[in-house]
Amino acid sequence: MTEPLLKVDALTVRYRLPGGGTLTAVNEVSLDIAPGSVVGLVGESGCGKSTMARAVCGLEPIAGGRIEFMGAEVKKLGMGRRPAELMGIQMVFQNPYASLNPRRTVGSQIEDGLRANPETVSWSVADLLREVELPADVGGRFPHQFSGGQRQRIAIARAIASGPRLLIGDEPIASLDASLQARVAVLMRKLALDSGASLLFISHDLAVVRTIADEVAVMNRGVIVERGTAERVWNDPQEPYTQRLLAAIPAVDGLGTLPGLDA
Ligand SMILES: Nc1ncnc2c1ncn2[C@@H]1O[C@H](COP(=O)(O)OP(=O)(O)OP(=O)(O)O)[C@@H](O)[C@H]1O
Repeated sequence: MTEPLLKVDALTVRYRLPGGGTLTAVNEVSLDIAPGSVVGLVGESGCGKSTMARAVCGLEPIAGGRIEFMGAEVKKLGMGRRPAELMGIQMVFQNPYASLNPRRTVGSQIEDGLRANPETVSWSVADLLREVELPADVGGRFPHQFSGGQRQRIAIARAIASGPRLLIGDEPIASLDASLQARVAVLMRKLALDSGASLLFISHDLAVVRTIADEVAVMNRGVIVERGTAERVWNDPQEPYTQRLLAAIPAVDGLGTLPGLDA
């Protein structure tokens, strides 16, 4: 059996509350991600998905359990204060401005990613822009000159440029127009897998997650309540919480009926 790329074992993360006391945001959660796979993490707002992602990047203190990435333990502040990027993890956030510097051209930011890539790659900024379905010659523009959907695709290009082994999307489609959400999610899967990375795709939207994930983990109140192949969780949910999430989803069109990515 292949060793997992990421191994989260009984992870617990707690926050100190301002008025005293603590909140257990992630409670003994275990989750493995295999190399070259896409795992969806779904659950309602506040269930602990982002906390889990931040802990994987070494950005949260770990109250219990263990995280291993590529065989090495991840501790708070990253391994010896190495940022997640150096460990080979890249995150794409809900708000692309969290990943992009509004004062620098998008080309120069993608170039930073290419320079940080530990492998010698033959891709150029133009290649990456093309990969995210943008014109190859827009590298000289600034983030504000793009639509929200285009900015998010630039953030994905920037993340992929640095050659991560694990790409984490923390609600990366939540701020996009509904008609674009599935297309951007599909693109993210394709780029991650084509570049040899695994993808942890975090979303509250089980319908979209199901279209791109091999496996789905369902989280509720800090605990993973159900895990299985995307098809199994979608067609035959075992947990009442998952059944409620599914019942709340309106009928979904096939991906083929969705419009293109020009917005
Ligand atoms: N820095 C913090 N201090 C105290 N509590 C926090 C902190 N960050 C998150 N929380 C709380 O921890 C719980 C889990 O939050 P988290 O952001 O991980 O959930 P989530 O599932 O990602 O939700 P969302 O999609 O809304 O971000 C929530 O109750 C949240 O209010």
